[in-house]
Amino acid sequence: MAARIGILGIAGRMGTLLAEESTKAGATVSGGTRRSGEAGPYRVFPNTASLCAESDVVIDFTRAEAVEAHLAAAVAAKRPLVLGTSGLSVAQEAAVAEAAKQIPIVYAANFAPGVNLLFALAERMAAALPAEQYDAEIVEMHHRQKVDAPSGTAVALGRAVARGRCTTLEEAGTESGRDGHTGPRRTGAIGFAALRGGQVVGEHTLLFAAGTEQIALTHRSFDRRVYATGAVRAALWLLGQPAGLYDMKHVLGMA
Ligand SMILES: NC(=O)C1=CN([C@@H]2O[C@H](COP(=O)(O)OP(=O)(O)OC[C@H]3O[C@@H](n4cnc5c(N)ncnc54)[C@H](OP(=O)(O)O)[C@@H]3O)[C@@H](O)[C@H]2O)C=CC1
Ligand SMILES: O=C(O)C1=N[C@H](C(=O)O)C[C@H](O)C1
Repeated sequence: MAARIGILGIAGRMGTLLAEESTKAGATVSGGTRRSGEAGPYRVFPNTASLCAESDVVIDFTRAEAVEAHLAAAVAAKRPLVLGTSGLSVAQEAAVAEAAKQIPIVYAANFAPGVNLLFALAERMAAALPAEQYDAEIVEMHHRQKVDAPSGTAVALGRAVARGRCTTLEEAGTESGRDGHTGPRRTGAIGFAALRGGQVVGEHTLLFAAGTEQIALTHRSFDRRVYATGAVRAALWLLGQPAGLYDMKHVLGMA
């Protein structure tokens, strides 16, 4: 029998594509949740619990404030969860880790394969380039509707740089949204700049800037379907996994 995929926020930008990509992958869309908007031909469930009950795996690309309730429902129903929602607080990320002790979860900042390669490259480059000489700056641009900044992908890139430097983002320190009399840049800090405008799907550039040279790595998504294809792949992969916290590198065999 085809796997039944449930989609939280099925009427959203990602929700719509997740439903299409699930069908293309040979799965059945059990339906989804929505508060407003068109769910297309799909069944709309009144809450997450009833969606989980009729799904083998659930995908969440919604809003950070909804994540804890979605985790609780998935745990209660013992359903694997693919989580793509960005902008989670420290407490919300802790709730993800806690839930993953009971169900398998893929939580990924970005489901595009190229971005996951970028994470690996960022870590290697940061390990090779001394933090005292090479300032790491991350610039991202997204569509005007995006509600969180910096993007989840930018934060994940920052974490990869910190890992390469054998530290954490918190220890390294960040400089975000500089404005006014900021003083000089702190050595070793990781910088973030977020641009918003138009319908840019997603662009991320990681810069290592030194006194006499600069290296830049850029990823551009031309179509957000790339995230939907990756998330559906993760959902099908999760069906065979024990409880645990996974990300896209596990799904892609890059771990
Ligand atoms: N990890 C990745 O690769 C990617 C992650 N994302 C992330 O996915 C999320 C969604 O993005 P996008 O599809 O563009 O956003 P949209 O605003 O288009 O869709 C969000 C969906 O979430 C639902 N929603 C909003 N608030 C709540 C709530 N409190 N409880 C339940 N459902 C809610 C909305 O429902 P309704 O329409 O009924 O209001 C809507 O269907 C964002 O966090 C984004 O950053 C996006 C792309 C890739
Ligand atoms: O909101 C988006 O659109 C995206 N969000 C994710 C993020 O915050 O990194 C992934 C991608 O960049 C698109």
